Amino acid sequence: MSSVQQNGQRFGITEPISLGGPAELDVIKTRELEKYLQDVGLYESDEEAVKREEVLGILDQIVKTWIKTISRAKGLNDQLLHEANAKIFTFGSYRLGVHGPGADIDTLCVGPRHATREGDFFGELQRMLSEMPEVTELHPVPDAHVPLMGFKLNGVSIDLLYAQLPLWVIPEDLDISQDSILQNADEQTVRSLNGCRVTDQILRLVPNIQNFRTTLRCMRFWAKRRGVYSNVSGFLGGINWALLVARICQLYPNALPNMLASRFFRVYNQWRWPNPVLLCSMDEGSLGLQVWDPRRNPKDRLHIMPIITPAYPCMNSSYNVSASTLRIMTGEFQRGKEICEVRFRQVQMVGFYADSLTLLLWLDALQAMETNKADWDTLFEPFAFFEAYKNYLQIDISAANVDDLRKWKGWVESRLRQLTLKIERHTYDMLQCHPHPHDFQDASRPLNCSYFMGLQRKQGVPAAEGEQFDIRRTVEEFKHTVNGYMLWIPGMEISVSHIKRRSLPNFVFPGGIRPSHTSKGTWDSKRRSEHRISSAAVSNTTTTTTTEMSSESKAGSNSPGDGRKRKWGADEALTDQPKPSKHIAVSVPVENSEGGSPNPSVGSICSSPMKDYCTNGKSDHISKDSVDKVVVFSKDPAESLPIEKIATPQAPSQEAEELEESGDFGNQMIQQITLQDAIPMATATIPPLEATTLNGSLFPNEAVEELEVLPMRQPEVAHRASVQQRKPIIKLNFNSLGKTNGK
Ligand SMILES: Nc1ncnc2c1ncn2[C@@H]1O[C@H](COP(=O)(O)OP(=O)(O)OP(=O)(O)O)[C@@H](O)[C@H]1O
Ligand SMILES: [Mg+2]
Ligand SMILES: [Mg+2]
Repeated sequence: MSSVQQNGQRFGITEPISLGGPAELDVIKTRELEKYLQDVGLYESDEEAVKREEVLGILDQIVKTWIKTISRAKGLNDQLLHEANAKIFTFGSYRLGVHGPGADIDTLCVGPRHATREGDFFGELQRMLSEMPEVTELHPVPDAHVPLMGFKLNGVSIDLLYAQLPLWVIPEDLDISQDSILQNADEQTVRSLNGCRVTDQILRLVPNIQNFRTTLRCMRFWAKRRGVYSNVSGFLGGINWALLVARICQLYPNALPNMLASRFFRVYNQWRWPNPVLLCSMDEGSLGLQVWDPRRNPKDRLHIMPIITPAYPCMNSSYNVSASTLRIMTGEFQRGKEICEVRFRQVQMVGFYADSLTLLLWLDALQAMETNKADWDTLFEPFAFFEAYKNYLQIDISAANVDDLRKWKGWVESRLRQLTLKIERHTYDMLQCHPHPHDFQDASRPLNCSYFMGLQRKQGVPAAEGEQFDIRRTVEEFKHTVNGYMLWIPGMEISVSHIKRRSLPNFVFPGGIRPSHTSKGTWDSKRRSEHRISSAAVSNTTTTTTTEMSSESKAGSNSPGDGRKRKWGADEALTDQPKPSKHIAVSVPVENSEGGSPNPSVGSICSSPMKDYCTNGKSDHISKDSVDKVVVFSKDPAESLPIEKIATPQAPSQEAEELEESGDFGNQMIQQITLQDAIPMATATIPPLEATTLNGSLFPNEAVEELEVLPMRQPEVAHRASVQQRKPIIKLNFNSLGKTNGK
């Protein structure tokens, strides 16, 4: 923690990127941001804040009573009995000052050497809590990596951890930030202390706590809206977002929250993962505890988005992140950056006028304030997960009663990441999974709940016709692992199904009502359209290959009727002998992540001082250069889909969906996933309506590739015969949504 100069300008392990302070408009915009965050309900009421403090006071009294009780029972002498003490510390979002209404209070109880975890914390204290009428929903989790008791005290959610220190007496002014507190502590105590030590350290390492808090609230809200807030799903949780924001605060020590938010996107859009994010240098420490260090620990080399905690022993807080979730998050950083850049330009323009004409500044500022809400609305637009894919995995679980379901959920949720990892690994990363970070429940079935994952073929890689992904074994393996739950009891069930978008159950939609149209006019949808149109322009001016593709497509375009029936290419998918493929390659530019050149300062902060921690030198996931990628389109007329209707930008997406999904397959067990050729977008002047939105490049030209479902019911006898040789098969094709428009 050495390189922080509290009184100088330097916070963190490098010089700041900029010491620039706010322009007048930044002050206005930050005020507007704070108001926005208040209006969306991120701040609790004064009454709720008071109630939390009361609850913490009660809890502190409870642990003090508990320690006296057990000290007496253990026969401690009068002196020790008199001095016997336990106390609580808070950490997490409450301690950071960024919690919303209803958030839990993460609390650590620190007790003396004679108060054991098993016998006393999960014994007498648990018993005491269970007998208190003001305590409800008590759930002890003694076997967790970080053992805890979850409960509600007067309606406030508490996560209570325990640290057993090798001290006879716990002083009321105990300082747990000293590393010496960890001496002779057991592993679970070290882990339990970590949360508090990290939180306190973060608050010490940021130049301005209030700016940090507002920015973190903003980023947490944004991450939740965009579906990337969840540690257990492989995205980032509260601690990770706090560390990422804290680093931005260090790099721009004088910036206000509206600036910090835009710098956040700018910096992390260019971050060269797996360079770690560090708030301070990592001490080796004198206690011999293992710290994160990929040079020494092979396991640490597997971490692809390391965000390192700033308290000894420094650890990576984001080991759950996978290639998929990183790809999704970097796409989101890019989106955020693009949206903020527009706003940033507004500020600059207004600032320019301000130099020459103050009146103009204020007129413009007033106008900017009006557009500001819309800007923030755009940034915080919820990610339309259930519009983004055509194919999903649905994981349903159930149990015999509410308590069993809670335990079963906890277990299954902790395993779901393995399913995404396995699917991607077993398909050589050609099939990408996008987990939804939350579960869904059908109100009419309280003992069931469901999880969803969007599926798409890897973007930007030429599709080989007939290539098949069989994930049956992967799914079976996953279910087998899940069913190996130590506490499994009859009634705990799991099933995994493949569903098409239109078969998504209603309970996944807000209010349980399926929207009649996919969302339009959102930044995502507009950006997608713009992208496609620009792709089309490129396609149209591309050499003969494009022309050739177009004419082939034209020749092959079917009538809507037969095309719809035929489009699945079921026979190809079901045979072991793929048809010889006819491909043409069209070179299309993949959209650059950045309009301008990368910020050199960002490059240097995430490469030079941290490069030693890098696992390799090829870690830059974010392309800054304009790169041409080759997308291979099929010329096979049989696979061309009728697109005349679908391919009009104005066509209602529902209609498009119906045209595309003529088969009615409903939910079916996953059997097999098949990769087939992408179908040409032909002249590509018309964007497909239902595009994949989230992947490494947000608006990929390659979005013309889509997964398709093959019917289980086969239309022809001969065909059915071939099916019967196998188990019933469901396949996902990688056909095009963007069909030839017949030109
Ligand atoms: N993967 C992790 N690595 C290190 N510390 C963690 C990790 N997960 C949780 N913690 C610690 O536990 C604290 C509480 O976690 P929790 O899930 O309640 O999130 P939070 O930051 O409080 O946000 P929320 O408002 O969502 O509860 C974190 O702030 C952090 O200190
Ligand atoms: Mg919390
Ligand atoms: Mg918690």
